[in-house]
Amino acid sequence: MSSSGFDAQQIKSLSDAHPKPADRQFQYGTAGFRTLGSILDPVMFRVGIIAGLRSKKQDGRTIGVMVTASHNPEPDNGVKLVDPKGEMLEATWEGYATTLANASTSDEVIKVIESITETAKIDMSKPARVVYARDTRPSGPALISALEDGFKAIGAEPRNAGVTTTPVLHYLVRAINTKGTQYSYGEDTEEGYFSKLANAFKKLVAGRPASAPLVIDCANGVGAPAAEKLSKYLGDALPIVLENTSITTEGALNNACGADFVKTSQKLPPSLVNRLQPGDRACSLDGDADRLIYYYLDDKRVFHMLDGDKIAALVAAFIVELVKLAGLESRVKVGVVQTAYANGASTKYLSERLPVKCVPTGVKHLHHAAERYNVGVYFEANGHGTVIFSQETIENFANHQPQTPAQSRALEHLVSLTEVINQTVGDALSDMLLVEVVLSHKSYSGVEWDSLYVDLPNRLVKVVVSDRNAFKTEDAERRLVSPAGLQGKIEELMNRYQGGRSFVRPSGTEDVVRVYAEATIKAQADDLYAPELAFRVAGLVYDEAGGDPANRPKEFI
Ligand SMILES: CC(=O)N[C@H]1[C@@H](OP(=O)(O)O)O[C@H](CO)[C@@H](O)[C@@H]1O
Ligand SMILES: [Mg+2]
Repeated sequence: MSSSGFDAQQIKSLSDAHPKPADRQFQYGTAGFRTLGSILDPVMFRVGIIAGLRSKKQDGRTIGVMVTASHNPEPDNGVKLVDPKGEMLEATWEGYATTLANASTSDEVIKVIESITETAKIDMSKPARVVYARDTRPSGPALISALEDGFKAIGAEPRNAGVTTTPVLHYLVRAINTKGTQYSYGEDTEEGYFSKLANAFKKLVAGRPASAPLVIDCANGVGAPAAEKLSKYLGDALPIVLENTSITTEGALNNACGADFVKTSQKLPPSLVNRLQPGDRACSLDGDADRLIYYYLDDKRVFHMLDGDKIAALVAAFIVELVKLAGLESRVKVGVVQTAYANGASTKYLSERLPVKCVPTGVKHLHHAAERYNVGVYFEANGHGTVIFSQETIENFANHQPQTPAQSRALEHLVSLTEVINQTVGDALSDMLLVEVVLSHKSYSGVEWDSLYVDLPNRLVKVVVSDRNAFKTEDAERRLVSPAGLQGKIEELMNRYQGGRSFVRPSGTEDVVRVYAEATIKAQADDLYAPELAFRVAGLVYDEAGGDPANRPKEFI
């Protein structure tokens, strides 16, 4: 043992087995570390150490580690840490993780650990506990063993949750840390998770007519086995049909399927084209099952997407209604959190009914803003989101004395909603059950749900630039402050389009700048204005950032 309370020799010899190539730099970004799976080995080892240190700092409470690259292509992989309440890692620790990941040698690794221990005032005599899982990516097993070496190096007690979804891992973290307390979140097993969700769902739809089967596109990822298990717990309460379940077929993961494909291409996965009939309800999960997008075909077989914004609108209105029915509207206020990517029509619809806040991209921003409401509904347009109930609200539900049978029923429903919803993080399967509950209660098909408001046509474009860090934003990323002068030019373009709105920000997960644009539909239902605006702004960004004219994408205007 060194004077700092850890076994430097042990760390050093394990670290030597996971060397970092000198020319690589890693960064803990919006979604943790994420890059090609083949280069992540040293990062995994070091993340194992960080997880142990974080747990020690938290008096031995269990920290989660999820190995996944979500909706990204199959060769990618990634890793992110989950804090004790099942939430994203605290921001200062993202910095520690980045510093340790970039330590050049094993001696440097020791030095960085010493420095973190000192700066964060970590009592190294405390125990460390971690729970970890991975998605179905082929690079997963080797990366997990590097991670386990990290746990061993720092002396953390590991619990392997195997192959499961990101939201299950978040659930497990909170369940483990609240076990045996008054805040118990449920049994700390995957079975505990499925039975909690399924039981609450069954209570919520009891006595209602059985729904037609729901088609689920599992993105050929970990959502497939998870949905299969969930289906067993649900029984007849929700008939489901699973599609894109080939988790062992090379290259199939997220390939022309899944929530991100549907949201960005605004069309059906090709594998569902002959599968889906007009009126069928269908949804897509992403590669780690924390995003959800619904859709349906109308009578003319035209595709209609019901994205995260539509889910937020559906769910928020339903909760407000239940709160009123339960006689709790003076004590329980519902609010919504969105990002700049929310469709303008959704923001208008929601703001006319509820408080709505816009925050920067990334779940942690949404989650924290949602915590300020009694009931906070947050969704990114891409289908990642959830609903969180404050402790005070949960107590209000528990102590409220209903005056009528109708109030009592509404209250029971609210309590069951707190159980069907995974409050730790966006969860495709839990959100899917939530949507199904609302559709059942409202007797809505996709058509009625879709008609809450009409989406403004919109387009998202990626622009490759030499330095995305040159792009800085303000006002929840809705305005560029740098490069100087660019915002004014974007606004000039925007003003040429009726209802035009466009903004530009650097991605936190890819080496690109993203351009979003939307514009009103004109008289002849011409929806070409939004792409036109997006490609004009993309062209502007490309040129201003010094892009090579020879390689300028031809769709840029
Ligand atoms: C436009 C968009 O969908 N951006 C996504 C994407 O972030 P970027 O920072 O835009 O790369 O990945 C994040 C993590 O999954 C997710 O939170 C976010 O919504
Ligand atoms: Mg995901």
